[in-house]
Amino acid sequence: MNMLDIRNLTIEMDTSNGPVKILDKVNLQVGEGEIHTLVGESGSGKSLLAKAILGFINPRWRVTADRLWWNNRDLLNMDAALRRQITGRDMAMIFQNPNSYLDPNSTVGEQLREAIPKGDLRGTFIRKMVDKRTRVVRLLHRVGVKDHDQVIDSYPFELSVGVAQKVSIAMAIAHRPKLLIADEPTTAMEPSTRQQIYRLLTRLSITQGMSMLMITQDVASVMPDSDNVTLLYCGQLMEAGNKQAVFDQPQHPYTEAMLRMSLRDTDAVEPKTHLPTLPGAIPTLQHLPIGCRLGPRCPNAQKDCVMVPKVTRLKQQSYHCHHPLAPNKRRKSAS
Ligand SMILES: Nc1ncnc2c1ncn2[C@@H]1O[C@H](COP(=O)(O)OP(=O)(O)OP(=O)(O)O)[C@@H](O)[C@H]1O
Repeated sequence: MNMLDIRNLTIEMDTSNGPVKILDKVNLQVGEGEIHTLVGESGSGKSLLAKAILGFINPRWRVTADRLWWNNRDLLNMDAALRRQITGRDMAMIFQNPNSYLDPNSTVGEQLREAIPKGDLRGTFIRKMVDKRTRVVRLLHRVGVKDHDQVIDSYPFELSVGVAQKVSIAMAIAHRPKLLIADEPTTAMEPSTRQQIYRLLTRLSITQGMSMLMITQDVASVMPDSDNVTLLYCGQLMEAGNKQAVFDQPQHPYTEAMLRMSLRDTDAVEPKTHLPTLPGAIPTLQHLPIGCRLGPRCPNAQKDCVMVPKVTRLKQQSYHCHHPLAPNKRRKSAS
Protein backbone atom coordinates (compact mmCIF):
# COMPACT_ATOMS: atom_id res chain seq x y z
CA MET A 1 0.00 0.00 0.00
CA ASN A 2 1.26 3.52 -0.77
CA MET A 3 1.68 5.50 2.43
CA LEU A 4 2.65 8.59 0.47
CA ASP A 5 0.84 9.25 -2.79
CA ILE A 6 1.66 12.41 -4.73
CA ARG A 7 0.21 13.07 -8.17
CA ASN A 8 0.95 16.11 -10.33
CA LEU A 9 2.32 18.26 -7.56
CA THR A 10 3.08 21.76 -8.83
CA ILE A 11 4.61 24.63 -6.88
CA GLU A 12 4.52 28.03 -8.50
CA MET A 13 6.24 31.18 -7.31
CA ASP A 14 6.29 34.73 -8.64
CA THR A 15 9.59 36.10 -9.95
CA SER A 16 10.50 39.39 -11.62
CA ASN A 17 9.93 37.56 -14.95
CA GLY A 18 6.48 36.32 -13.98
CA PRO A 19 5.23 33.08 -12.40
CA VAL A 20 7.58 30.07 -12.44
CA LYS A 21 6.79 26.44 -11.68
CA ILE A 22 9.61 25.31 -9.40
CA LEU A 23 8.01 21.88 -9.28
CA ASP A 24 6.07 20.92 -12.39
CA LYS A 25 3.58 18.03 -12.12
CA VAL A 26 5.73 15.76 -10.02
CA ASN A 27 4.57 12.29 -8.97
CA LEU A 28 5.91 10.25 -6.08
CA GLN A 29 4.63 7.15 -4.35
CA VAL A 30 6.27 5.60 -1.30
CA GLY A 31 4.98 2.30 0.06
CA GLU A 32 4.99 1.02 3.62
CA GLY A 33 8.54 0.06 4.64
CA GLU A 34 9.88 1.16 1.24
CA ILE A 35 13.20 2.94 0.77
CA HIS A 36 12.73 5.45 -2.03
CA THR A 37 15.53 7.66 -3.30
CA LEU A 38 15.05 11.03 -4.94
CA VAL A 39 17.99 11.83 -7.23
CA GLY A 40 18.76 15.09 -9.02
CA GLU A 41 21.39 17.74 -9.51
CA SER A 42 21.48 20.79 -7.32
CA GLY A 43 18.37 22.93 -7.79
CA SER A 44 16.21 20.13 -9.19
CA GLY A 45 13.61 20.57 -6.43
CA LYS A 46 14.38 17.62 -4.14
CA SER A 47 14.33 19.63 -0.91
CA LEU A 48 11.23 21.52 -2.04
CA LEU A 49 9.42 18.25 -2.59
CA ALA A 50 10.39 17.16 0.94
CA LYS A 51 9.19 20.49 2.33
CA ALA A 52 5.91 20.17 0.41
CA ILE A 53 5.33 16.78 2.04
CA LEU A 54 6.01 18.23 5.49
CA GLY A 55 3.95 21.36 4.76
CA PHE A 56 6.83 23.84 5.05
CA ILE A 57 6.25 25.71 1.81
CA ASN A 58 6.36 29.49 1.65
CA PRO A 59 2.69 30.55 2.01
CA ARG A 60 3.08 33.00 -0.88
CA TRP A 61 3.78 30.14 -3.31
CA ARG A 62 0.92 28.28 -4.97
CA VAL A 63 0.84 24.56 -4.28
CA THR A 64 -1.54 22.41 -6.33
CA ALA A 65 -1.79 18.66 -6.80
CA ASP A 66 -4.25 16.06 -8.03
CA ARG A 67 -3.23 14.19 -4.91
CA LEU A 68 -1.04 14.84 -1.89
CA TRP A 69 -2.08 11.97 0.31
CA TRP A 70 -0.55 10.48 3.39
CA ASN A 71 -2.09 7.23 4.57
CA ASN A 72 -5.16 7.93 2.42
CA ARG A 73 -5.62 11.38 3.96
CA ASP A 74 -5.58 14.50 1.82
CA LEU A 75 -2.81 16.67 3.30
CA LEU A 76 -3.33 19.52 0.88
CA ASN A 77 -6.93 20.24 1.73
CA MET A 78 -6.96 19.56 5.45
CA ASP A 79 -6.97 22.02 8.30
CA ALA A 80 -3.43 23.35 8.91
CA ALA A 81 -3.38 22.40 12.61
CA LEU A 82 -4.51 18.84 11.85
CA ARG A 83 -1.88 18.59 9.12
CA ARG A 84 0.86 19.69 11.53
CA GLN A 85 -0.37 17.15 14.05
CA ILE A 86 -0.33 14.30 11.50
CA THR A 87 3.02 15.13 9.92
CA GLY A 88 4.60 15.84 13.33
CA ARG A 89 3.46 12.46 14.59
CA ASP A 90 4.10 10.33 11.50
CA MET A 91 7.10 11.95 9.83
CA ALA A 92 10.63 13.03 10.71
CA MET A 93 13.54 14.48 8.80
CA ILE A 94 17.30 14.30 9.06
CA PHE A 95 19.73 16.58 7.27
CA GLN A 96 23.15 16.39 5.67
CA ASN A 97 24.85 18.25 8.48
CA PRO A 98 23.72 16.78 11.81
CA ASN A 99 25.35 19.66 13.68
CA SER A 100 23.02 22.15 12.03
CA TYR A 101 20.13 20.17 13.47
CA LEU A 102 21.47 19.39 16.96
CA ASP A 103 21.54 22.12 19.60
CA PRO A 104 25.19 23.06 20.28
CA ASN A 105 24.33 24.26 23.81
CA SER A 106 22.79 21.03 25.15
CA THR A 107 24.30 17.63 25.74
CA VAL A 108 23.16 14.68 23.65
CA GLY A 109 21.44 13.23 26.74
CA GLU A 110 19.42 16.40 27.34
CA GLN A 111 18.34 16.54 23.69
CA LEU A 112 17.37 12.89 23.52
CA ARG A 113 15.40 13.12 26.76
CA GLU A 114 13.45 16.03 25.23
CA ALA A 115 12.77 13.99 22.08
CA ILE A 116 11.04 11.15 23.96
CA PRO A 117 7.25 11.59 23.70
CA LYS A 118 5.77 12.56 27.08
CA GLY A 119 2.92 10.09 26.63
CA ASP A 120 5.41 7.19 26.66
CA LEU A 121 6.34 7.84 30.30
CA ARG A 122 4.25 6.80 33.29
CA GLY A 123 4.47 6.74 37.07
CA THR A 124 6.09 9.06 39.59
CA PHE A 125 8.59 11.80 38.74
CA ILE A 126 11.53 9.58 39.80
CA ARG A 127 10.16 6.66 37.85
CA LYS A 128 9.81 8.85 34.75
CA MET A 129 13.40 10.07 35.06
CA VAL A 130 14.73 6.51 35.30
CA ASP A 131 12.50 5.44 32.44
CA LYS A 132 13.73 8.34 30.29
CA ARG A 133 17.35 7.37 30.89
CA THR A 134 16.61 3.75 29.94
CA ARG A 135 14.87 4.89 26.77
CA VAL A 136 17.72 7.23 25.83
CA VAL A 137 20.23 4.38 26.20
CA ARG A 138 17.97 2.06 24.22
CA LEU A 139 17.64 4.66 21.45
CA LEU A 140 21.40 5.07 21.24
CA HIS A 141 21.88 1.31 21.05
CA ARG A 142 19.26 1.15 18.33
CA VAL A 143 21.32 3.51 16.17
CA GLY A 144 24.51 1.60 16.87
CA VAL A 145 26.09 3.83 19.55
CA LYS A 146 27.63 1.46 22.08
CA ASP A 147 29.56 3.81 24.41
CA HIS A 148 26.32 5.48 25.47
CA ASP A 149 27.63 6.97 28.76
CA GLN A 150 30.25 9.02 26.96
CA VAL A 151 27.91 10.13 24.15
CA ILE A 152 25.09 11.09 26.54
CA ASP A 153 27.38 13.54 28.35
CA SER A 154 28.89 15.00 25.16
CA TYR A 155 27.97 18.17 23.32
CA PRO A 156 27.32 17.66 19.57
CA PHE A 157 30.58 19.38 18.54
CA GLU A 158 32.53 16.80 20.55
CA LEU A 159 31.23 13.96 18.35
CA SER A 160 32.53 12.68 15.03
CA VAL A 161 30.22 13.43 12.10
CA GLY A 162 29.16 9.76 11.91
CA VAL A 163 28.18 9.59 15.60
CA ALA A 164 26.48 13.01 15.38
CA GLN A 165 24.40 11.72 12.45
CA LYS A 166 23.50 8.60 14.45
CA VAL A 167 22.37 10.86 17.31
CA SER A 168 20.24 12.94 14.94
CA ILE A 169 18.71 9.70 13.62
CA ALA A 170 18.03 8.61 17.22
CA MET A 171 16.25 11.93 17.83
CA ALA A 172 14.27 11.57 14.62
CA ILE A 173 13.07 8.04 15.43
CA ALA A 174 12.33 8.74 19.12
CA HIS A 175 8.63 9.25 18.35
CA ARG A 176 8.56 6.22 16.00
CA PRO A 177 7.72 8.03 12.73
CA LYS A 178 6.28 6.07 9.83
CA LEU A 179 8.24 8.10 7.26
CA LEU A 180 11.82 9.31 7.61
CA ILE A 181 12.99 11.90 5.09
CA ALA A 182 16.77 12.03 4.85
CA ASP A 183 18.21 15.00 2.92
CA GLU A 184 21.68 13.93 1.76
CA PRO A 185 22.46 12.31 5.13
CA THR A 186 25.85 10.96 4.13
CA THR A 187 27.33 13.69 1.93
CA ALA A 188 30.89 14.58 2.94
CA MET A 189 31.26 11.42 5.04
CA GLU A 190 34.06 8.91 4.76
CA PRO A 191 32.96 5.90 2.66
CA SER A 192 33.11 3.57 5.70
CA THR A 193 30.96 5.94 7.81
CA ARG A 194 28.56 6.31 4.90
CA GLN A 195 28.20 2.52 4.69
CA GLN A 196 27.52 2.38 8.44
CA ILE A 197 24.74 4.97 8.15
CA TYR A 198 23.23 3.12 5.16
CA ARG A 199 23.25 -0.16 7.09
CA LEU A 200 21.67 1.57 10.07
CA LEU A 201 18.90 3.17 8.00
CA THR A 202 18.18 -0.10 6.20
CA ARG A 203 18.00 -1.95 9.53
CA LEU A 204 15.63 0.67 10.97
CA SER A 205 13.44 0.50 7.89
CA ILE A 206 13.19 -3.28 8.23
CA THR A 207 12.84 -3.56 12.02
CA GLN A 208 10.47 -0.62 12.45
CA GLY A 209 8.62 -0.96 9.13
CA MET A 210 9.54 2.68 8.54
CA SER A 211 9.31 4.10 5.01
CA MET A 212 12.20 6.27 3.89
CA LEU A 213 12.60 9.04 1.39
CA MET A 214 16.30 9.52 0.77
CA ILE A 215 17.53 12.59 -1.10
CA THR A 216 20.79 12.66 -3.02
CA GLN A 217 22.47 14.60 -5.79
CA ASP A 218 24.24 11.67 -7.34
CA VAL A 219 23.52 8.10 -8.23
CA ALA A 220 26.68 6.93 -6.45
CA SER A 221 25.05 7.85 -3.13
CA VAL A 222 21.83 5.94 -3.70
CA MET A 223 21.49 3.52 -0.83
CA PRO A 224 22.22 -0.03 -1.96
CA ASP A 225 18.94 -1.19 -0.39
CA SER A 226 16.78 1.41 -2.11
CA ASP A 227 13.69 -0.18 -3.60
CA ASN A 228 12.70 2.62 -5.97
CA VAL A 229 14.20 5.79 -7.38
CA THR A 230 12.83 9.03 -8.83
CA LEU A 231 15.03 11.31 -10.95
CA LEU A 232 14.21 15.01 -11.04
CA TYR A 233 15.70 17.78 -13.14
CA CYS A 234 14.79 21.45 -12.76
CA GLY A 235 11.53 20.60 -11.07
CA GLN A 236 10.43 18.05 -13.69
CA LEU A 237 10.25 14.30 -13.42
CA MET A 238 12.66 12.53 -15.76
CA GLU A 239 12.43 8.84 -14.83
CA ALA A 240 11.15 6.76 -11.92
CA GLY A 241 10.66 3.16 -10.93
CA ASN A 242 12.30 0.09 -9.49
CA LYS A 243 15.92 0.96 -8.76
CA GLN A 244 17.42 -2.07 -10.46
CA ALA A 245 15.26 -1.68 -13.57
CA VAL A 246 16.03 2.04 -13.87
CA PHE A 247 19.77 1.62 -13.33
CA ASP A 248 20.11 -1.50 -15.49
CA GLN A 249 17.94 -0.24 -18.35
CA PRO A 250 17.76 3.56 -18.14
CA GLN A 251 15.38 5.03 -20.70
CA HIS A 252 16.05 8.73 -20.16
CA PRO A 253 19.27 10.44 -21.36
CA TYR A 254 19.38 12.22 -17.98
CA THR A 255 19.42 8.92 -16.07
CA GLU A 256 22.17 7.66 -18.33
CA ALA A 257 24.23 10.83 -17.73
CA MET A 258 23.74 10.54 -13.96
CA LEU A 259 24.87 6.91 -14.07
CA ARG A 260 27.91 7.83 -16.14
CA MET A 261 28.84 10.52 -13.65
CA SER A 262 28.49 8.10 -10.74
CA LEU A 263 31.48 6.18 -12.02
CA ARG A 264 33.66 9.19 -11.16
CA ASP A 265 35.20 9.51 -7.73
CA THR A 266 32.75 11.77 -5.89
CA ASP A 267 33.82 10.84 -2.35
CA ALA A 268 35.75 14.03 -1.79
CA VAL A 269 32.94 16.33 -2.90
CA GLU A 270 31.71 19.06 -0.56
CA PRO A 271 27.97 19.14 0.18
CA LYS A 272 25.75 21.05 -2.28
CA THR A 273 28.56 21.27 -4.87
CA HIS A 274 27.27 21.38 -8.44
CA LEU A 275 28.35 18.17 -10.18
CA PRO A 276 28.05 18.52 -13.96
CA THR A 277 26.39 15.57 -15.67
CA LEU A 278 25.85 16.95 -19.17
CA PRO A 279 27.37 19.80 -21.16
CA GLY A 280 25.95 23.20 -20.29
CA ALA A 281 24.69 24.66 -17.08
CA ILE A 282 21.53 24.17 -15.05
CA PRO A 283 19.27 27.09 -16.04
CA THR A 284 18.22 29.66 -13.48
CA LEU A 285 14.61 29.83 -12.39
CA GLN A 286 14.12 32.96 -14.50
CA HIS A 287 15.36 31.21 -17.64
CA LEU A 288 13.78 27.77 -17.56
CA PRO A 289 13.42 26.27 -21.06
CA ILE A 290 9.89 25.59 -22.26
CA GLY A 291 8.79 21.98 -22.70
CA CYS A 292 11.31 19.45 -21.41
CA ARG A 293 13.68 21.53 -19.28
CA LEU A 294 16.60 19.23 -20.04
CA GLY A 295 16.26 20.11 -23.75
CA PRO A 296 19.22 22.53 -24.18
CA ARG A 297 21.59 20.06 -22.47
CA CYS A 298 20.17 16.83 -23.84
CA PRO A 299 22.12 14.85 -26.45
CA ASN A 300 18.85 13.46 -27.87
CA ALA A 301 16.94 16.77 -28.06
CA GLN A 302 14.89 17.49 -31.16
CA LYS A 303 12.32 20.10 -32.16
CA ASP A 304 9.42 18.44 -30.37
CA CYS A 305 11.22 18.72 -27.01
CA VAL A 306 9.75 22.23 -26.69
CA MET A 307 6.59 20.32 -25.71
CA VAL A 308 6.46 18.69 -22.27
CA PRO A 309 6.72 14.94 -22.92
CA LYS A 310 3.95 12.64 -21.75
CA VAL A 311 4.76 9.80 -19.42
CA THR A 312 5.63 6.40 -20.91
CA ARG A 313 5.04 3.48 -18.57
CA LEU A 314 6.97 0.23 -18.76
CA LYS A 315 6.60 -2.76 -16.47
CA GLN A 316 8.83 -1.50 -13.66
CA GLN A 317 9.60 2.10 -14.56
CA SER A 318 8.23 5.19 -16.25
CA TYR A 319 9.91 8.07 -18.04
CA HIS A 320 9.10 11.49 -19.51
CA CYS A 321 11.00 11.80 -22.77
CA HIS A 322 10.19 12.20 -26.48
CA HIS A 323 13.44 10.52 -27.54
CA PRO A 324 14.50 7.87 -25.06
CA LEU A 325 17.78 6.01 -25.40
CA ALA A 326 18.03 3.54 -28.23
CA PRO A 327 18.32 -0.02 -26.83
CA ASN A 328 21.98 -0.33 -27.92
CA LYS A 329 22.85 2.91 -26.08
CA ARG A 330 21.50 1.68 -22.75
CA ARG A 331 24.29 0.60 -20.53
CA LYS A 332 24.30 -1.88 -17.71
CA SER A 333 25.20 0.18 -14.69
CA ALA A 334 27.67 -0.75 -12.01
CA SER A 335 24.99 -0.29 -9.33
N1 LIG B 1 13.19 30.10 -0.58
C1 LIG B 1 13.43 30.09 -1.88
N2 LIG B 1 13.30 31.22 -2.61
C2 LIG B 1 13.52 31.22 -3.94
N3 LIG B 1 13.83 30.13 -4.65
C3 LIG B 1 13.97 28.98 -3.98
C4 LIG B 1 13.79 28.89 -2.57
N4 LIG B 1 13.99 27.60 -2.18
C5 LIG B 1 14.31 26.92 -3.29
N5 LIG B 1 14.31 27.75 -4.36
C6 LIG B 1 14.63 27.39 -5.74
O1 LIG B 1 13.90 26.23 -6.07
C7 LIG B 1 14.68 25.35 -6.86
C8 LIG B 1 14.74 24.00 -6.19
O2 LIG B 1 15.43 24.13 -4.94
P1 LIG B 1 15.74 22.88 -3.99
O3 LIG B 1 16.42 23.43 -2.78
O4 LIG B 1 14.52 22.09 -3.80
O5 LIG B 1 16.78 22.07 -4.87
P2 LIG B 1 17.57 20.74 -4.51
O6 LIG B 1 17.32 19.78 -5.61
O7 LIG B 1 17.20 20.30 -3.13
O8 LIG B 1 19.07 21.24 -4.55
P3 LIG B 1 20.31 20.91 -3.57
O9 LIG B 1 20.70 19.50 -3.89
O10 LIG B 1 21.34 21.91 -3.98
O11 LIG B 1 19.77 21.10 -2.19
C9 LIG B 1 16.05 26.00 -7.00
O12 LIG B 1 16.12 26.66 -8.25
C10 LIG B 1 16.10 26.98 -5.87
O13 LIG B 1 16.90 28.09 -6.21
